Amino acid sequence: MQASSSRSVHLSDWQKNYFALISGTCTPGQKADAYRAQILRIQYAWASSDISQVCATTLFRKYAEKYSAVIDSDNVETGLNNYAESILTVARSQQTDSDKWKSGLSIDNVFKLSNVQEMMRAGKKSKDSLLAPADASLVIHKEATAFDIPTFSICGGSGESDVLTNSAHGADTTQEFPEGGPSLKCPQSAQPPLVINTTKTCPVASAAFGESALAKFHAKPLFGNVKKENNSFLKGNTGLSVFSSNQSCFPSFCENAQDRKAFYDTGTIDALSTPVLNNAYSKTEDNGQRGESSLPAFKTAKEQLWADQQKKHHQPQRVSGSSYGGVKKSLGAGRSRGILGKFVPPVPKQDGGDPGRGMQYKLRGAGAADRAHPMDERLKNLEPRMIELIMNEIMDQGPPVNWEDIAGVEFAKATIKEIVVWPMLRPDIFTGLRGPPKGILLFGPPGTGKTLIGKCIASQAGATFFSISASSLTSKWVGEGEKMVRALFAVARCQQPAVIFIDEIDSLLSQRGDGEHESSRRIKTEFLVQLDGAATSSEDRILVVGATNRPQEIDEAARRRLVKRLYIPLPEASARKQIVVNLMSRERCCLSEEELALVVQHSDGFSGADMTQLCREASLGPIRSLQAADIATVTPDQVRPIAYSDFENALRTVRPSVSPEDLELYENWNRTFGCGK
Ligand SMILES: Nc1ncnc2c1ncn2[C@@H]1O[C@H](COP(=O)(O)OP(=O)(O)OP(=O)(O)O)[C@@H](O)[C@H]1O
Ligand SMILES: [Mg+2]
Repeated sequence: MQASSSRSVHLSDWQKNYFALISGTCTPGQKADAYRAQILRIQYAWASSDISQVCATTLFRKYAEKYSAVIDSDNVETGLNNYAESILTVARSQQTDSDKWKSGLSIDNVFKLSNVQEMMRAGKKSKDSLLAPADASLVIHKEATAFDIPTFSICGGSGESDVLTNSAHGADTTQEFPEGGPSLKCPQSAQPPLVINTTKTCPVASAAFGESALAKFHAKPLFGNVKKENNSFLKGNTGLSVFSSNQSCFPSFCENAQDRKAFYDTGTIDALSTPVLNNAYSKTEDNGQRGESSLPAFKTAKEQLWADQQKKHHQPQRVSGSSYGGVKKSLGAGRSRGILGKFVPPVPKQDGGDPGRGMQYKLRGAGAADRAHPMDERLKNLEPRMIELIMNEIMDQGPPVNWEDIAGVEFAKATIKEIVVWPMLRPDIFTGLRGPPKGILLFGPPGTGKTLIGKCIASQAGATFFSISASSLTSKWVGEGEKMVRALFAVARCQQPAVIFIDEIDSLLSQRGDGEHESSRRIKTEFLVQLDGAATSSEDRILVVGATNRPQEIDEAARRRLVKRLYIPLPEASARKQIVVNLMSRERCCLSEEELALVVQHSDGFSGADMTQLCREASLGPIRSLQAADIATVTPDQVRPIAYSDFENALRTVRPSVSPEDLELYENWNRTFGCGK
């Protein structure tokens, strides 16, 4: 009942907003506000499962584009883009790009540029000044004590600023301006007409910028050490902050159109599927000290390079014990996966705090908490070397994998979502009997996507992900494997929620036998003890996921602890088709629907890995059909598309890697111990 009434509230809000937008009476500022509100609603609706992920993604993309169009348009009637701002940015950047070289563009002469003048003229025509020039110059002159400036946002005197001032967000505009950076306000808040209205005082404005104000511009380092105040300058300087509410889903680094574009283009939309994973806090450096800001500061590639080099040269030696606090890598939970860095999921915090804190807890789990408490009690008795190894090598940072990347295995995917992903996202609902299992085993023939599923869990569950191959536990740290296991679980406990993925788990948990080596027996025992510990402690949110293609070798004690045993079978026809379609979508390929069906038909018994190999082989066909001499000169678009004949040839050389007898074994084991249907 409650859910449906909240849904109808959403719906009516949505509709109201929508009608306001299409009514044609909105100013660009109101439009931007409205689109932004729609975007937030989409997020909330998705987070509270009112709409599906696909629907959320589509709506999000649609409204993000609309929002961007208003923000980026430099048409003074329909958009909000501040042309002068980007010019000023260019001028500022270029001036200090090199010690020796100076750009012809400077703050002083930028207003003289013809296109700036043009904008000024356009603005002048379209808007009437609400502010006498004398007032404007007063404002600018007062920059040294800019906090006296009463609503600096009106210095443009445009209707736009009226809207903003009248809007709920408008009132915040002046608050956005940081201390120490007041003189930066004018270029920020100045919409094009704003500059125009000060045309008469422009020389005055330039002088102000060129002299005292300029000193402050230059206080912002272009690379590297972004000081806190500058960071807040960035915040103040973003065009978006004019409309911002604290729940903005847009990072404040979207300072200009290009940034925003890059931001939308870099898979940020996909981040809807991983809302919890975003790195909402960013590290800035202040004289070597790390500071945190609640917003990620945008860095150019050059700034990043500079910062990296600084780090390399001044990297403090890791000292045992306390070095643990100085985590450098962004770990599993800290991975940045796009847009929703500030997204606040409705997951109540365990200690009853406000809902948004649930995520911060997790995000900070990977690093900030460690800095606050350099050495967790639980890690006290462990070797720092091992802790460091785990943090650096075992915490996974691979590229994100989506559920759609895994073809077929629908049952396993649905089960995993139910017992892993959702409980991690909503621990408040999955309590008591609904509590998630602590151990899962993925078993099946080689090359069917078990490891891929492990990676996908890492990306989707929002947990810190530890990925280790069992053979490295037994061979890499000879004689120390059990210590490693203990350390692994201890670190995971400090980084909850955590998923420990153990590939080839059979080599760790194989049946005890006479010939068994003492050290592997000890590792196995330690592992079972730890797994039991994790299973019996209801507070621990640690999940162990094992993967094996030899399930029959797993010790019965271990089998019992891996309560959910999911069979990952060979892909069915539809899944094989999906793999071919997925892979071929990135290539030039001219398979007809019938030919595709034939490929699928002839690849019966192939694993996912075999299908990938088949496609690789087929993709070489067009190259092989070239004359050897042509290879040196041919351009990529002269290479013919992949055709059915290439698949026919490939099918002659690529064979299924799983025999029917092996398959029989897996299916028997699944019937006996598996948890599938
Ligand atoms: N279901 C699938 N969908 C898409 N690609 C797949 C699938 N299964 C396997 N592949 C492809 O095969 C490759 C190998 O898969 P993966 O390593 O996950 O297999 P595995 O089951 O872990 O094998 P093994 O038991 O030998 O470790 C993947 O990188 C992917 O390219
Ligand atoms: Mg594998």
